[in-house]
Amino acid sequence: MSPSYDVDPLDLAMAPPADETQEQRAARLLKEQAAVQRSKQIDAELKASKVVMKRYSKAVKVLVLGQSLSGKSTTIKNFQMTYARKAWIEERSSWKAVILLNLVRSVNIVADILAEELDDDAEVIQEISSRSTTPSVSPKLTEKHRSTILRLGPLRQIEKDLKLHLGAGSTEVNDSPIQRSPNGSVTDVQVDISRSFGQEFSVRSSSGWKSVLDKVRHPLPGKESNPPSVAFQVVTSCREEIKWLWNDETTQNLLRNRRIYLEDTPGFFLNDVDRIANLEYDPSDQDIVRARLRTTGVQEYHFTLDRGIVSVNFKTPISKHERTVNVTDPLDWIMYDVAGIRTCRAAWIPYFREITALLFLAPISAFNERLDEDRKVNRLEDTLMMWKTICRSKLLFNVQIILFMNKTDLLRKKLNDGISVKKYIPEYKNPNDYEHVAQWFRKIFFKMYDDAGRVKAGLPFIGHFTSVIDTAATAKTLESVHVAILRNDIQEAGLV
Ligand SMILES: Nc1nc2c(ncn2[C@@H]2O[C@H](COP(=O)(O)OP(=O)(O)OP(=O)(O)O)[C@@H](O)[C@H]2O)c(=O)[nH]1
Ligand SMILES: [Mg+2]
Repeated sequence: MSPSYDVDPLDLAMAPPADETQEQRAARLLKEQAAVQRSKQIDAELKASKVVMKRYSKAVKVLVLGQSLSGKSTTIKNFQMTYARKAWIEERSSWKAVILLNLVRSVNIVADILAEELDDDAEVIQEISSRSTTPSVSPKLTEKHRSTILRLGPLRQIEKDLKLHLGAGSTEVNDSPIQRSPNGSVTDVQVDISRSFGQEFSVRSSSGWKSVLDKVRHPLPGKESNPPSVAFQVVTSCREEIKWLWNDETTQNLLRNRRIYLEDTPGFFLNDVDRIANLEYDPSDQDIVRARLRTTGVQEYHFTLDRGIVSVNFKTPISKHERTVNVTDPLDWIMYDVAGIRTCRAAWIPYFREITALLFLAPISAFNERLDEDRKVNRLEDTLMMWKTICRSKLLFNVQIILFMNKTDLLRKKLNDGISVKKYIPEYKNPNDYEHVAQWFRKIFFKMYDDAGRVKAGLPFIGHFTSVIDTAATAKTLESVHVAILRNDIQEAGLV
């Protein structure tokens, strides 16, 4: 029989079987309905993804704020390490110069303290001999200390050269080794949670780690010596002296007596001398997040993400239940890293209008510390006042704010060392352990956020406890931040 051209072969193929029963028909119709529904859903997802992609022809912009030393640059380093691994690896070895400077600075601090002590001893001996009694050898420091300090003398020039080479960010506002003490005696300014936000601003020129690392990677032509490589040679040749001085019991006792806790200061590498002063040395991820380079001005970091698709959970009108949508991640992220010291905060404001999200770093371990730039101000109080202002800012009302309650490792350490929170925050009445203290801080931050009307306005509070030198844990936190930023932005734009 010849084929009939009046019948579409596709219709024939799709037609139900001629002997279909009532039950089979009902089941088939149900199946077809579900398929149509699913197909509509896929179309909607595709449409949303397309609009999202179009919208994200612009980059996602994240402003990272917080006081100096709060961990802003360290958070951005973690972001780059996790999402833009290629660029991170390319830059890695350039961090060596910063790490060397951090190390040399610590050695010089120790040497200065010992030299001062030796001078004091010499004065005592001189006084004793002028009284014509038999001069005695210093009870604490020996000839070995003196000769070791002498041999470490060239490191002073190395510190100067590296600072000159690396620029303004290589020095702290107040370059004092006395950062904190376990009993809080040098840091006893109390927190007044009710005080208002001081407004003292000025703008500085910008220089972030990228520009500093560029300088290291591409030194100016015509320069005979390259400070980082000279520094590396000198540090390597002094390795045994540095180790001896740092591990010496008398040195340790002296530092403890003076309540100098170098181990807790940013950029501490004295326990890693063997590894660093070694020809094979290549900075590890951990070393880089621990390295300290102060940000001056505002620095933009452009990251081209290594991957493109992110799964985001939404509650959407299409499906009543929460479901996952794969959206094409914007490949370009811009993160703004700012100088946290008070005099530089005016420079933040122009960025408030441009951003997708704001990441606020609150170092909650700093409850017993003072600002370097203003020794009268408690660091936690400064952070809280800044947080309050940011939550209330009208300019930021459409911006998602994410809080990192950072330096939890140092908070734990201080509480374990017996430092009392109540001494600095009289309102605090709970037990002096990590869980209670951390939750109490969270409540304070939440209250300020809520009082600003943000929760009522449908902007949920997002707060994470972090220690951003822990790269594995921070990668997980950043993953959820990353998704939260995308979700909020897509929802706000009404795209799903
Ligand atoms: N122990 C510990 N150290 C941290 C943590 N976060 C940051 N740091 C260290 O603190 C120092 C300062 O961190 P940065 O990220 O440079 O601080 P910042 O907020 O960028 O400071 P400015 O550039 O001065 O505004 C660095 O040496 C970091 O390694 C943390 O959670 N725990
Ligand atoms: Mg910084």
